[in-house]
Amino acid sequence: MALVGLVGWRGMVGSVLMDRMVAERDFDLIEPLFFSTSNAGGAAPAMAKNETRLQDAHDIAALKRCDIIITAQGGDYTTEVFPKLRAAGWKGHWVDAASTLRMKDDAVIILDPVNLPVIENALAQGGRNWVGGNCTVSCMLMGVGALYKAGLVEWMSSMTYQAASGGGAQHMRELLTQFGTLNASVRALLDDPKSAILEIDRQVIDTQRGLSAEATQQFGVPLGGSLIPWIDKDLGAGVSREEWKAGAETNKILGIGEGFGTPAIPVDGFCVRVGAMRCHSQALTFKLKKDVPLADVEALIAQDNDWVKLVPNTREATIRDLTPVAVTGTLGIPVGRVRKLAMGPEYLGAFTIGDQLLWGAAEPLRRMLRILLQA
Ligand SMILES: NC(=O)C1=CN([C@@H]2O[C@H](COP(=O)(O)OP(=O)(O)OC[C@H]3O[C@@H](n4cnc5c(N)ncnc54)[C@H](OP(=O)(O)O)[C@@H]3O)[C@@H](O)[C@H]2O)C=CC1
Ligand SMILES: N[C@@H](CC(=O)OP(=O)(O)O)C(=O)O
Repeated sequence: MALVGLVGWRGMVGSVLMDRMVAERDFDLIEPLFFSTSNAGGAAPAMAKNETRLQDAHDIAALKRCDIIITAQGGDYTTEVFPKLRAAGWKGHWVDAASTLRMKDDAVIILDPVNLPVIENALAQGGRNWVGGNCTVSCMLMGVGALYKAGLVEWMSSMTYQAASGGGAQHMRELLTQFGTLNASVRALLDDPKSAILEIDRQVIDTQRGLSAEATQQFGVPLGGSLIPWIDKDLGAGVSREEWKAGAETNKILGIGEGFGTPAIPVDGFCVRVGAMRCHSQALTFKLKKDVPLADVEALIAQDNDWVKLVPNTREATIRDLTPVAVTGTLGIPVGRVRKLAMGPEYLGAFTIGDQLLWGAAEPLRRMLRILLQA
């Protein structure tokens, strides 16, 4: 049985990964070795078999024992440990949720329902570094990857509505705390049906603007009742790192563009943080290479994989099935609002949502483990 090292298993992404591995009985197929950066020697979780103590996640010798290492510990950990481990001669498979290694030439961005051929090709050539994609990009491609696979996309613009969870657990807490503070500040007025809504609004904005540094520590500014149209670092030239990932990672996942000897498909837009909990939503505009009938586009999308769900472009279906509340905790990727846009018959609009902790983070890693176990 393959010895599989698990690092970051108790974090938010790691916990979702563990739940999925239990649900899919992945532990039946492996000997797990649990690591910790904070509690080496402590008790491993219940999924442990023979190795019941937590290993030190910085102990290169312990890591070297593993055939496969899956990490959701974060980018700093990868930056520190991965080069040391490879330098020590470790030849195992490294499966990582962090962005650190994603754009390296010897790393594949894994999203097998979309790019299994790219993964298999890299495996055949001795590839050993496998990195989950950016959550927004992975969820988008799970929904509309069919249009790319069919060679129909001239360019795409994505306008995102990204959940607090993308920042981490503390960001989710901060959002909810802010909602509570806002509600509390106007509770008496809300309880009075005769109170003036503009007075409530005035008090809410006063509260938002008066939030302390502590109450906005994670996002830097209020998110509850607001939004933040910038995610991740400033790359200069007016582009955020999250926006850059959309183009760079979409092309790399599909195996096109720089490094693959084919022209890249332009993908660009704005990434916006909103007050959702853990689902990323995206409004997409495509320029197709030709006028494809809407029914054909819908059929392509609906048949692409087992998780995509075409939502009829009606008000009733949209507000029922195409929301973060409907999608959270599921592997379903609804794609709706599919329609031709006023700019011309090659212009297509769509809206898609994904649970960014599942397809956006944990699930591609879990599925890569299965691929490696079968290889
Ligand atoms: N959040 C997201 O949406 C996404 C995250 N990722 C990647 O995954 C990485 C991990 O993200 P995320 O899971 O959100 O990070 P977390 O902060 O939830 O967990 C990271 C580590 O923090 C340590 N930790 C310290 N205190 C606690 C606690 N109270 N509960 C749980 N863990 C604790 C754990 O390490 P230990 O057990 O060793 O102490 C844990 O593995 C990110 O850095 C990123 O690279 C990728 C895609 C999406
Ligand atoms: N940046 C994403 C979350 C994330 O972890 O992305 P990446 O894996 O590309 O760093 C967000 O904030 O929603």
